[in-house]
Amino acid sequence: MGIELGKIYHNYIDGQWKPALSGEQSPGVNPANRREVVAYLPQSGKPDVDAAVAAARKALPAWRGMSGTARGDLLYRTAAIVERRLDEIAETMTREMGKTLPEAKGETARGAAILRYYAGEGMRKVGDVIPSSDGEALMFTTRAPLGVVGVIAPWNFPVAIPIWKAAPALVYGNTVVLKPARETGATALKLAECFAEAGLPAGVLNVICGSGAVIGEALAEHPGVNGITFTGSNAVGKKVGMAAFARGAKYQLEMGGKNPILVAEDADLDLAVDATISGGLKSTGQKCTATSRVIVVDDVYDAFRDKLLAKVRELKVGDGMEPDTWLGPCASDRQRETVLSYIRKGVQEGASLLLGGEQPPEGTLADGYYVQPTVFEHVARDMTIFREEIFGPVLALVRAPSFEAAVEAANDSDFGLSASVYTRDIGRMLAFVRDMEAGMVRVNAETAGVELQAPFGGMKQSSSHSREQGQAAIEFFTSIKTVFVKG
Ligand SMILES: NC(=O)C1=CN([C@@H]2O[C@H](COP(=O)(O)OP(=O)(O)OC[C@H]3O[C@@H](n4cnc5c(N)ncnc54)[C@H](O)[C@@H]3O)[C@@H](O)[C@H]2O)C=CC1
Ligand SMILES: O=C(O)CCC(=O)C(=O)O
Repeated sequence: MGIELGKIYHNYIDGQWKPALSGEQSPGVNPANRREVVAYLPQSGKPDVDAAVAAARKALPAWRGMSGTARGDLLYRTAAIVERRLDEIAETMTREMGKTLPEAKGETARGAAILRYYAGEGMRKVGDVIPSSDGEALMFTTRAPLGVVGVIAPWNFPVAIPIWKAAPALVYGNTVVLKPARETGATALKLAECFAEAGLPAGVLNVICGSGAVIGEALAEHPGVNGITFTGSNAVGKKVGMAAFARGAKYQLEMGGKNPILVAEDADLDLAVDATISGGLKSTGQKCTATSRVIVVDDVYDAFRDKLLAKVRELKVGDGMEPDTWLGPCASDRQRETVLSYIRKGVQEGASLLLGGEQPPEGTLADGYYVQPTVFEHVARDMTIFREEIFGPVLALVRAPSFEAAVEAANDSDFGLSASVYTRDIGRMLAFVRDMEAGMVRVNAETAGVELQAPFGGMKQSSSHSREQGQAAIEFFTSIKTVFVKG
């Protein structure tokens, strides 16, 4: 059937579909083919943020007053609607930001699973009874929602990230203003349609589209917003955190990664190669958990590199809607330019470019924002491509004299989100788990691909040291209240 291209979308505020108050809108183009306008999205301003926050504040008392079970029921209903509309939502995602259709479908199914997980949270315990020193008193903890939560989401997981932030916020009794990335506004507004159809009361979830620098900043600074949860770049995350901190609001930041995979001398090289390719190049490398530094112990370096290059050469770059495409375009022209500039820096700073490094040659790919899968070797630790997040299909190979040296190199980073090791040796596994400075350490598994029921977040500059997903989410979206009662 296919989605309606070039449709005009409106913000979702107070249960109604409204154009930006200024009347402005902006086109969103398909990164696989810049000639295709996927959607026209409202170009909202500060007055739209004010309206969305006012609606969320108005809806708060009634929503907070409902039982967790009743709030959970609405999430269950939303999950069923997301599943029913899975093909359409996934196609919108692929056309808006380029990931392949199977990946987009998998992510949409994951969105429904996250909704169900948090629906169940509505029935779980929220506190403890703690013995009081006063024998006649009852002391216990309960949890209060923060109030209005602002969600600032990126474009790389247009369904999963908005849902893993909004669903726990909602089930614990908060109301939400979601600002999706400009690139993926239509996908987010389709999610809003699912919540609306499920019967979510007006104002409980509001979705507004527009420029991050205008409405993202306005949301972070808004006195009516009690908590802000953000995923995106480090530079913006820090701004958002500082704006929230300055006015005493709670904040949570998930930012970049520079995730290593370590290949020990006893690793199964075929599995390690597959994990490097899947972790580093799926979604065109645009995951904060993407493998970007490939640190291989000397003894197996040459064999690993040759196997890797042989397989990367086979990857088919193309439009994510085509069934034989393995690797889609970068999500935007700007993102493609950033990736190409990192590749140029790699060459200038003396790394050896083994594969890729350019836009694919003309033909049907000329109208999209493509970059060939790229592999560098001889990457030194002071090079930009070793240190900075690229967020593209680029792998940096590093040779390490020993396993211990590999761990040491892996830890030489400002980031600490995810890290993986391939080894069959239990001692090396345990040393890696103990010594690796990352919020997620994975043994004989790729760096990407998180599970929704487990805590997710990084060490060092990768996050604000809080965790999302699983039951960890309750820590951000609620405050503990200690209650002392004496008759
Ligand atoms: N950790 C992750 O999953 C992600 C990391 N990134 C990193 O960021 C780089 C740049 O990508 P961008 O899309 O430019 O990321 P970004 O950090 O600018 O965008 C993330 C979100 O923040 C919003 N935003 C932008 N400026 C803002 C501001 N001043 N105040 C409040 N909100 C604002 C955006 O509209 C979007 O919703 C990528 O190359 C990648 O390295 C980007 C997306 C996701
Ligand atoms: O690896 C994943 O599944 C999640 C990655 C992620 O959260 C991100 O890129 O922002």
